[in-house]
Amino acid sequence: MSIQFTKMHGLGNDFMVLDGVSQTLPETGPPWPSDVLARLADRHTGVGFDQLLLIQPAHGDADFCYRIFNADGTEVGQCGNGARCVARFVRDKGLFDGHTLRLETHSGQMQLRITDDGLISVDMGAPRWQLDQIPFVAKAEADSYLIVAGTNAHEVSAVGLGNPHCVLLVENVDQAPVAEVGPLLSQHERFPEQVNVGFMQIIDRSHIRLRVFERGVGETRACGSGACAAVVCGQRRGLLDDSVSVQLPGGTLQIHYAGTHITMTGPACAVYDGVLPYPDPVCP
Ligand SMILES: N[C@H](CCC[C@H](N)C(=O)O)C(=O)O
Repeated sequence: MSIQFTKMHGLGNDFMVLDGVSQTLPETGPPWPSDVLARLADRHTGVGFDQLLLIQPAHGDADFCYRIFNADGTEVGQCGNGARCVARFVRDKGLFDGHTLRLETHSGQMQLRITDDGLISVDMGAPRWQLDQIPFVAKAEADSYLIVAGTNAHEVSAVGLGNPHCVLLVENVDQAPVAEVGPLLSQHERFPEQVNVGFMQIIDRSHIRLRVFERGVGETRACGSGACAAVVCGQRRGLLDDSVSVQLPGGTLQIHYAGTHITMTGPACAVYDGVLPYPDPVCP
């Protein structure tokens, strides 16, 4: 018995994609215990990835469901770049030939479409501003909040996209204190489930640059839900228009939000197919 996987990425945010639909996965996992997952995610002891995406048969009226595990082994409810890779995967592997793909995750259902130019457009749903929907601890919902982390106070916006995000404005992303401030905010007590931290530089009303320190991973080369979070937070602060190009270290995503659902459009690439040893996916 062996476990087939595909290594994929969306603008350098990389994934190990496991097909639990056309292959029978062993009882012993996936998903594996978080310490095994973390060794598999490690770029020296395992395959190496930011997130593991496990595709399974849908329970409800979706086409598939997919589970998302961060590099530290924690399971989360949303992954925008990952959703695009799942769409590319099921199309390329012949598991789906329809026009609009419905994917179910722990945080709800999303619809995806493969556009004629090979990009993938994802309906990321509506932003959740209510504090308990993020979740975030504050006296009242606001456009921005002051958070003391370390020896500094930071003005952040906070929003839920099925996973928690906070966004702060910086003059220049190249000099943003991602390594210093990212971990402090990501594990701040006012975010009970921790948070993904976006550092946004506004170029003009339809262009931003963004770096993201991801919960359970660290800084990634791109973050799809982070790009969506940055745009809606910028719009809420009156700084951005409906359609915004988000330039991340790994490339550019197009985000559109005009008050109903957020649409994210971008690429998804398969790198190689591989086989995991069985029954232990990594050396014990
Ligand atoms: N890279 C993903 C985000 C993963 C977020 C994950 N780090 C979390 O803990 O929610 C994306 O493209 O949306």
